[in-house]
Amino acid sequence: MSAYSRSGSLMGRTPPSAQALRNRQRISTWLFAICFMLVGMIALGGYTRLTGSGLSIMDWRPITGMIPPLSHAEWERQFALYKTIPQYKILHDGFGLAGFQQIFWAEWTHRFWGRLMGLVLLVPLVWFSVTGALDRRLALRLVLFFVLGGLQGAIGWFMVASGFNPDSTAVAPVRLVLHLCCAFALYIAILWTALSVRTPQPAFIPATPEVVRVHRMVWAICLLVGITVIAGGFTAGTHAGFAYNTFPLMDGHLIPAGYARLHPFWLNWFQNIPAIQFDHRLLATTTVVIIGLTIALGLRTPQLGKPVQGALAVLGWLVLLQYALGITTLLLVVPVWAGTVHQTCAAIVLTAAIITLHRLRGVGRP
Ligand code: HEM
Repeated sequence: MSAYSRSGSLMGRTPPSAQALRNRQRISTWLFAICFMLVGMIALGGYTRLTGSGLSIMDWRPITGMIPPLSHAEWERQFALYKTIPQYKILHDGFGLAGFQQIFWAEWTHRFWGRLMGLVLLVPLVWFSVTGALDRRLALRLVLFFVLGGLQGAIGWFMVASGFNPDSTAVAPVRLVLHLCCAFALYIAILWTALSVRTPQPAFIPATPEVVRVHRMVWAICLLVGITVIAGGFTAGTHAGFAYNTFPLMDGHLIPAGYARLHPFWLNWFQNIPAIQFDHRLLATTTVVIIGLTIALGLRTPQLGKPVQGALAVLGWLVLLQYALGITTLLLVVPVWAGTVHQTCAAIVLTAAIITLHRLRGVGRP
């Protein structure tokens, strides 16, 4: 019996067999484990970026790159390669082999974790398919996730390669944002699939005007969190967190002077540090306010049921924590620990928003 099908006893009206229930449990647990690993990957990515380690491995060998240098000669070869790029001369000149090894291990662990995730996806996928626990549709979807995971590795390399350009000490912000967005998009897709395998039948929620309004607001929250994450990517990518380290004012103004310095105007959102940082603050504040309003409405709407109200409450606490972490990161001028935790917590806030949305699938669906 397959664990995830639109027809048949699992998703239909007849009760699923005990074996089908067991399969559903095993498959969703496996997919949740991958989600957990993905959050770990986002944290490792943040640490790698914030410690300036991302450019330390200068070749792209998807399979053999799993083996780190095993001899002194190989370490020297890798270090000699690194010495040729501008980042070494501008940021790390003279930090020696021990310093190089430190940044190398951060980047190596990030890449190794990605490969490990590929295996954790592929091996059970083959096993569950061969034993008939997975139906074709779900198997194909998971194969697609595997391919997209590989593509994310290639995008990572595309991002890293931009850091080798003359005079550059970091990767191109647009490529960093692309890498971050793809990681979050893949994460959302796997999380949604895991949740749907675990609870294929949404609980019915009557479509009263209040319920419909909350549903729309939760959609808006997911979108807003996503856009705030993108703005966070530009804040990180342009090192905007190292300027204007005060809150709520920026250099004594609510809206920083020089917000619209560049022409055409839209260029400011991607290249102008005061505008980038201000936009991130504004989007984060809007997100908090909308979540607050949704909670206020949601708690007065008993038809939503306890699971949705509970998810909304958790989302509220998490976004407050994330907001506080953002301010801490800014006021302390981006220490590695704060930047890493802030980036990781963004994934956790998004998780809570997606879980809330998933629990609302039954609106108007008896
Ligand atoms: C809903 C709330 C928020 C979300 C979802 C969010 C999300 C993010 C994300 C995902 C990043 C990192 C992107 C990357 O590494 O590529 C980031 C960076 C940053 N955020 Fe936020 N943020 C929020 C609130 C805030 C607030 C309120 C502040 C401060 C006022 C803030 C300040 C920063 C700073 C300074 C960085 C750059 C840190 C670095 O260079 O690593 N954030 N944000």
